[in-house]
Amino acid sequence: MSCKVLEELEEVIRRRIEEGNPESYTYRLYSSGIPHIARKVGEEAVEAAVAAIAEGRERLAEEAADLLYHLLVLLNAAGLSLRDVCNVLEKRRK
Ligand SMILES: N=c1c2ncn([C@@H]3O[C@H](COP(=O)(O)OP(=O)(O)OP(=O)(O)O)[C@@H](O)[C@H]3O)c2ncn1[C@@H]1O[C@H](COP(=O)(O)O)[C@@H](O)[C@H]1O
Repeated sequence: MSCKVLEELEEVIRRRIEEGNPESYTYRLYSSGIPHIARKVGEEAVEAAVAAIAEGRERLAEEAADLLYHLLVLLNAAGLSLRDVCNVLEKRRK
């Protein structure tokens, strides 16, 4: 499985965190710590679920993009990468 834009986004996130620029939303989110980032991931997941039920496919795609972005920041903060997640998915593949 590969998704080039996700890999590129992961790299941008990694760079923003390394640069430590407080104007970057990514850096500010990262700096807020895992509990806060995890709460944002939960909120974005709920927003995606609501969109799926009541707001249509376009909104769902947008909310899913928000969720994936926040999940990538959470993975980075936890010392994990998209590669680690892909490894799990590959092992599960039947
Ligand atoms: N993909 C995203 C992305 N998706 C969502 N968001 C931000 O996530 C936030 C979510 O909005 P909310 O209303 O839930 O939260 P908020 O009130 O703005 O923020 P909180 O104080 O609640 O955290 C918005 O500010 C969005 O701009 C993103 N911010 C950045 N990116 C990517 O990350 C890259 C680096 O961004 P910067 O760190 O801003 O340079 C960008 O080039 C983009 O590609």
